[in-house]
Order: sequence, then C-alpha cells, then structure tokens
Amino acid sequence: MSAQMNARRKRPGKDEELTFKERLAALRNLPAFFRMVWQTSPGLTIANTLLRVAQSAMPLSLLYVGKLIIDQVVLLSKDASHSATWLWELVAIEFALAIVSDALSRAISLLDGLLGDLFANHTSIKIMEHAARLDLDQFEDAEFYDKLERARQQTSGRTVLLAQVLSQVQDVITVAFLAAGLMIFNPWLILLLLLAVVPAFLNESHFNDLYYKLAWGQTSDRRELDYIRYLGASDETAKEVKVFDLSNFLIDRFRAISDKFYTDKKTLQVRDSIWGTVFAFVGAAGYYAAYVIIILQTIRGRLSIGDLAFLAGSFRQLRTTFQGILIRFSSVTQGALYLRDLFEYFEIQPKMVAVARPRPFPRPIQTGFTFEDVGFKYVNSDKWAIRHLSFTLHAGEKLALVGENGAGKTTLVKLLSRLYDPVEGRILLDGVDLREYDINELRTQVGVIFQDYQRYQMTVSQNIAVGKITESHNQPMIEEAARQSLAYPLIEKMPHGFDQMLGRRFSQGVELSGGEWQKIALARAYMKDAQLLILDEPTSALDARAEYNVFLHFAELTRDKTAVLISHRFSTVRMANRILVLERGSLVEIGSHQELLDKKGRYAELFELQAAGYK
Ligand SMILES: Nc1ncnc2c1ncn2[C@@H]1O[C@H](COP(=O)(O)OP(=O)(O)OP(=O)(O)O)[C@@H](O)[C@H]1O
Repeated sequence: MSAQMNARRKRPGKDEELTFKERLAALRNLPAFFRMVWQTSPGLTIANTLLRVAQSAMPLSLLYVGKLIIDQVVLLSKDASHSATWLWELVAIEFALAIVSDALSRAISLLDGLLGDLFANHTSIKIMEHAARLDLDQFEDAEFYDKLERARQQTSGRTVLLAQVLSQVQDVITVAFLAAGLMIFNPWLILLLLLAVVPAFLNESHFNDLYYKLAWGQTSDRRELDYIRYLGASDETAKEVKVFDLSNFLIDRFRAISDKFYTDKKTLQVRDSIWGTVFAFVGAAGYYAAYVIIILQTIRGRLSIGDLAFLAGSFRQLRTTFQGILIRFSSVTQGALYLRDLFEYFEIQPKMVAVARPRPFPRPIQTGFTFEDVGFKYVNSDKWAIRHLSFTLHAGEKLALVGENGAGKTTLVKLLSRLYDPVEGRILLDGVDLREYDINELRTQVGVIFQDYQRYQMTVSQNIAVGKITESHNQPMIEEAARQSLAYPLIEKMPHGFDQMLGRRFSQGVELSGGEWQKIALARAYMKDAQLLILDEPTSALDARAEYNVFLHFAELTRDKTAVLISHRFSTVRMANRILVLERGSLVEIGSHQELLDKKGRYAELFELQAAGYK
C-alpha cells in the first residue's frame, strides 16, 4: 500500500473518534503557521500582537474605574460636603479608557483584515509554487487532488484562524487580569465559574469534531459538486450543455449531492443547537449562583455597592470571555487540523529527484535519443501504455509517429520530454541516461506542442510568449515566431493585433477557430531555440493545405534540428525521414515512407486505407 494510502487510513474515518490527544497534537501545526504569518509581514504581526496585549487590560480597568465611581457616588449621596473632584476625574478616566478601547478594537480589526489578506495571497503563491515542483503523474492521482483541494481551501479559511488564535491569546490575558481581580475578593467564585463554562466547552468541542469529520468525508464529493457547477454554468461548456441538453442531467446530479450535504449537516446542526441550549442553561445557572453569593455578602455589609458592581461585572465578563476561549479552543484545534492538511500538501515531494551533479546538455546533440527496452504505465492504470520499446531517434532526424488512437504516441513524447520517467528500461541521450541531465536545461532544449495545448485567455503575444516566458517582453521575437508558424497574417487582421485578448472570458476577447488557435499555439514552438522539436498533432484542426504548408515550413525551419511529429495525415507523415509505427505500446515497424510501403505491412495498410478514403 502506498504511503499516501497509509496516511489516509490514519485520518479520522466515519467510525473513528478524533481523540482529545489528536486535537492537542494538531496544535503542533501552530508554530509553523505563525512562521508563515510572520513571513507574510513581520511589521503587521508585531503591531497586531502589541495592540491586543494593550486591549486585554481594558475590561478590568473599565470595571475597576466603574467600581470606584459607584463607591464615590454612594459616598457623595450620604455626605454632600465631600469633594466631588475625584469623582469627576474618575469619570474622565473612564471616558478616556472607553475611547482608547474602541480605537484599539478598530485598529486590531483593521490589522487582522490586512494581515489576513496578505496571508491568503502568500499561501496561494506558496501552493502554486509547490504545485510547480511536483511531477505530472502526481496531478493524475485523485487522492493528491483531494489534498490540493483541502490545501486550497486553507487560504481563505486560515485567515479566520489567524484572527482566532490572536484573539485567543488576547482573551487569555484578559481572563488572567479579571481572574486576579476576582480572586482577591472571593476565590470560590472561580470554581463556580468553571462549573458554568466547562460543560459547554466539552459539548462544543464534540460537535466541532463531528463537523470536521463531515467536511473531511465530503472532500471528493465537493470537488464533483464544483465541477458540476462549472459544467452547468461556464462559457466553455455552454455549447455542449445546450446541444446535448445536459442541463437537467447536471442539475439532478448537483441536487442529489448537495441535498445529501444539506441533510447530513442539518442533522448535526439541529443536535448541536439543542445541546448548546442545554449547556447555556447550565452556564446561566452558574452565573446566577455567583450573583446570589455576591448580593448576600453585600447585604451583610462585607462588600460595598461598588464591589458588587465590580464583581458581578467581572464574573459576567469572565464567563463570556472564558467561554469564548474554550469554544474558540475547539475551533482553533479544528483550524489546526485543517492546517495539517495544508502542511501535508507541502510535504508531498516530487518523485523525480534531480541528480546531484547534472550533466550539461550536449550542444549540439551528437548521436541522438535511444530508447532501450522502455516500458511505462500511468500511476492510475494497470495497463502498459508502452512496453519493450527500443529504437534510436538520430540527431538531426525528422521522425514521424504513426499509430491508432491509444497506441502510445503521446506517451512516447511525454517520456522524451521527461514529463515522466520510464518504469522499465531507459532512455539515453548521446549514450547517457536522460535522468542524468539537468531537467531545466532539458526543458529549454526540448520544445513540445501537445495536441491538448492550452488556449490561454490572454493576449496573442502572451499566448505565443508562453513558449519561452522569459522573453515575454521581446516583441520582435514573438512576431518572428508568429511569422514562422504562419500565424502572422491572421494576427494582422485582428482589431488589436498582438495585443488582442483571446477567448471569451474577458472583455473584448475574440474567439478563434480551432485551426486559428493551433497556428497561434504553434508559434510557441518557435520561441525556444530548442534542439529537439516535438509537434503532437498540433495541426489536426488545420485544413489539408494549411497543414501541408505548416509542415513544409517546419521542415525548412528545423533543417539542422531533430524533430518528432505526430499526425494522422499521411501526406504530412511522408515528409519525415523515418516513420515509427506503434501498436498497443509496441514498435511494429520503422523506416522511410517508401521502405514501409514496399514492406506492405501495417503502415502500407493504414496508408492505403486513407488513400482509399480520398479516392
Ligand atoms: N494520463 C493518463 N492516465 C492513464 N492512462 C493514460 C493517460 N494518458 C494516456 N493513457 C493511456 O495510455 C495509452 C496510450 O495513450 P496515448 O495518449 O499515448 O495514445 P496516442 O497514441 O497518443 O493516442 P491518440 O492518437 O488518440 O492521441 C492509452 O491506452 C491511454 O488510455
């Protein structure tokens, strides 16, 4: 079983209980979380902390000044000759404290907001940076996707966690201040306080576990829900949804999943609110018991009226703050559990490790690429996509790959460009394993345009520049690439030329035909000065004449380069020096067009088949 599967088994399942210990263990993620917050902005983090410490002293100060005011008022009401100066000074102090406290809360919530936004951006960037380091096959794993999804959710959810943890620290200090005040008058009140809040906390904590487990178990369904929502309401899918009349099918599926989400959550929410009410009652009983004690002591003359107001106020405030802390503890640990998902995602390491001392890429390539008994299967499949494949792609050669759908042509190309490494055998470049070369250098020296290339909803220039993004400001180079791919005349006719926005997603974007998109995408191949150029059916949407011209041009432009092209059109394929025929992942024939025709084998058969279609 894979390490990932093992990791999954350890996670709380439907029947497993998330223990208190596990919750505490999740708190271990907090230091790493704070490191990330600190990296986001040291200045804002310090300012936020200082303001919160100042704010935590406010409740006790306000209550105490309030007590002094009441005592003064009582004194003055009994003895009118007493000076009132101290009373008015106290009122002025309370007024000042109230203003400062209000200003502090506003400043804190401002800093929370700013820090939260910066943190969300910082985390999103880290998630993207990490995704860029991972291997392609990791993206093809559903479990990986779930992790990525949960990590992605962290970015906004965790800004709340940040405010919660900081408020928690602030409230703990507030409680310490208030409790100290209470202890001085009557330590027993603290015991009553615990009785009033602990049961409510345990209840809250229990339900938070259940909410977390519910959300955890729903991750992959939630992904499906997002996908259906996208299919049902997106410019890219609208055409097919209409033509195939899919909307009801999609809506029914959406309703089925979302109804289940709703029912599961509703059951939990109803139980939560019933128990919450019961424990709120217990809490209120604790508070009023304490109130009665304080009142009795005041009647007996042991406490002044000011003391009564101070203690009752302190107790009430302590109860709310303490309850807040305990309840928040539960959501902080829950947040920390989600953090575990984020850090688990960051822990996923690419399997294609770079060699310690990579070899420089040969310039120029001497002998070429040799496949030695290469076998490959995708992680999510038991079937060999390629098996026992041996051949050499000679330096400077133009090789065409031919084979029926699913024969393994694209897979071969992905292996050549090291998107994957072979599972069996090896691929050599000038006699040395491809894995020994620097992967980044390899990527600059091998240019590939895939059949499912991306149609970026960006400008024409940007769409071409993705071929070599470091040259995105090199307009002459971009225009030259467009000339070479024969896209130039098309771009010239666009209202904004190279600055034309493509696609329908953004305003003023124009949509292109399939063939027009291909010409633009092809220009990416010419952005790189790569030694090996691979075109994987990037011309399938071009009409026959356009494809012929593109390849004629391609052959001319790559005269001293090595090239691999995949096409289902034999008029194009025959331009190659040699043709490799693949069938179910294995090589069946290799040779020039004429040699293969003379051989009257698989190639000749496929060629005749196509020729007959044109007759
Ligand atoms: N990402 C993937 N995960 C699992 N299996 C895959 C994946 N990509 C391709 N395959 C499988 O590998 C085999 C070879 O696919 P490949 O895309 O290389 O074929 P191809 O010759 O390029 O086909 P086509 O002419 O249709 O583009 C197929 O059986 C396909 O189902």
